[in-house]
Amino acid sequence: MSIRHVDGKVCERMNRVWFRYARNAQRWLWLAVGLGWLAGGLVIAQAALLARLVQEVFLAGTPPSRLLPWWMALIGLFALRGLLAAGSQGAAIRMAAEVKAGLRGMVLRKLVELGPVYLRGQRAGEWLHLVTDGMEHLDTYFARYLPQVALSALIPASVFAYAAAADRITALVLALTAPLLVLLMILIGKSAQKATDRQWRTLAWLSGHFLDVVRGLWTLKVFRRSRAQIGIIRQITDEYRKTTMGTLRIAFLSALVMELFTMISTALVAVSLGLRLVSGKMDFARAFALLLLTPEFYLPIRTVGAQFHAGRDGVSVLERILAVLEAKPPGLAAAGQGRRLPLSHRGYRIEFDHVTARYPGANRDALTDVCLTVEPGETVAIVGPSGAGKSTLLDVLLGYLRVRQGEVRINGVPLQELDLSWWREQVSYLPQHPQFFHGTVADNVRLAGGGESQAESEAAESEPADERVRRACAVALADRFIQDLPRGYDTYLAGEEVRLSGGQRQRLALARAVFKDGPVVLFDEPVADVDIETERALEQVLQGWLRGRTALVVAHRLGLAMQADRIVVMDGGRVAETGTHAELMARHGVYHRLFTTYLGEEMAAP
Ligand SMILES: Nc1ncnc2c1ncn2[C@@H]1O[C@H](COP(=O)(O)OP(=O)(O)OP(=O)(O)O)[C@@H](O)[C@H]1O
Repeated sequence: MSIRHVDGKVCERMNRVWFRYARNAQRWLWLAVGLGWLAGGLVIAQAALLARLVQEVFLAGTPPSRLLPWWMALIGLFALRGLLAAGSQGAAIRMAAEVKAGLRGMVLRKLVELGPVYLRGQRAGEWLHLVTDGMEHLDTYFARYLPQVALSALIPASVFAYAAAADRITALVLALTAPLLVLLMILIGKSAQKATDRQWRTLAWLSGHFLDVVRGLWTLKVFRRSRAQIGIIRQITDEYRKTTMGTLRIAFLSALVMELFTMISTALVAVSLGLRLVSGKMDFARAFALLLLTPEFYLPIRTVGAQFHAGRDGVSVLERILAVLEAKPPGLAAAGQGRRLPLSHRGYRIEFDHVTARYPGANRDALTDVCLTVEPGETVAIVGPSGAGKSTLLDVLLGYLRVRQGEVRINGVPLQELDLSWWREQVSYLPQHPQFFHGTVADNVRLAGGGESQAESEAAESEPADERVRRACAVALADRFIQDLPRGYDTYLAGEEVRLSGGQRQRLALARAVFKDGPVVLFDEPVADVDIETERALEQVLQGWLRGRTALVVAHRLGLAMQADRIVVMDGGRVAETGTHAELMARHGVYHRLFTTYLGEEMAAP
């Protein structure tokens, strides 16, 4: 069966996606169609039997009691038809459930594959809507519309075959009117599609905007822009109301037109049969059976028309899902294949060899011709003005962003040849905006796994997990404030139980990276949000912890940079200067300027 003819491109692409992945669901689809067809086929037997019984009772004058077995057969047919229809619906609902579960899994897996660089450019509210409510719109599409597309061809074909055998003129009327009905449906369907797409886009925009407003309410209040947002939300809601009313208008209009058309076609058949019945050219039972079957011929086509409108939301959701599934990841594929290097306590030699990289959709490179080598066990600080490309360097090194030119090598092996999952396991990573997940403080620290690097692995094995969590938190100076939380390490982070400050979140994220205990360390601004006193104390402990690991530490606060083995200064996506603190100060270049500003801030600090 092809569903391509009705939905064009979306279904063509959908065929490729779900027919390939949702094989289980396909079985349920065929069952739903098979049972639905059988139920439809029974209509013919039912009509023929009913017509014969009416003829016997009213025209031949046979007492109804003598026809008892035939009445029983008629009741049996009704019951069987009901059972088959219920079975068909059950199978269709099961198929929709399987498809939704399958697609949800596929979308979530794909989002993981697309990685943080892709997701950063998207609106979180739209994602939320897509994988929750949005997916529910697929029910009507898969459970009702899709099986009905098949039935709208199979049942009319069966009725037509009966009509062709019983009466050619009726068959001719059916053959001429059915394509006109389908044409009418397609014409109305096209304008319905446009209206529903507009409706879906507005709804997705509305939820995305609403989530942004809720998240940013604090900022909006401070800038006295919260009232303006109410106006914008009212405007979008009004737009949504208008598009919804437009879609409903089309749906009502289509129902009316189709009802009218079917009535006229049935009347045509009735007139032709009646004339021949009066002139004695046709027997009553045949004419009556044909008259009973004519509405059944149009019914599945009309139903598919109605389901088409109800399923439009689903098609619009499918378009969004397909856009995600077909998106190209901006980073390298972490397929679990590729080379693994011998484990090393001190980390690995990291080389950026004339690397140029650009974010998807950006019109200029974030990194240009970057050459940089970090030796095993070396700590390199990356400094530079905002937007210089410091975080991009880490994105590239983690394989989240593919390079356009040049190569990144680890111990001489190009990054794209490594098993990326293995490589990421070696890295203790602290992102600029860390996220925490539903669970306790201890769960969130333990999330990093840890114990997979060789460093201290023996000690870790003999140590209880909770002790390791505490130790990591102590290194990140998070232990004290965690103890002060309502339930210490067992405090739940999600929900209302606790709200962490920016500096506390950062130290907790740092504890998670420390817990991981990787031989390679990538820290993006580890001391950005803490007070001067904590910053100094953190610099002290981190200096000790970083020793003997291969580390790239992005730092705006230059205290940490001063203690690094080497400082790399980025500016405009390029490496502007490299050297130790003393060497760079002597140069009077970008670093000198940054340091003078930093010193001024430090002096001004209370
Ligand atoms: N996901 C993205 N999509 C498009 N452009 C991006 C994306 N992330 C960063 N950029 C751009 O790439 C350039 C480098 O950004 P990057 O985040 O690496 O700077 P940075 O030096 O880390 O800045 P900061 O110190 O403010 O964090 C900037 O011009 C930024 O606008």
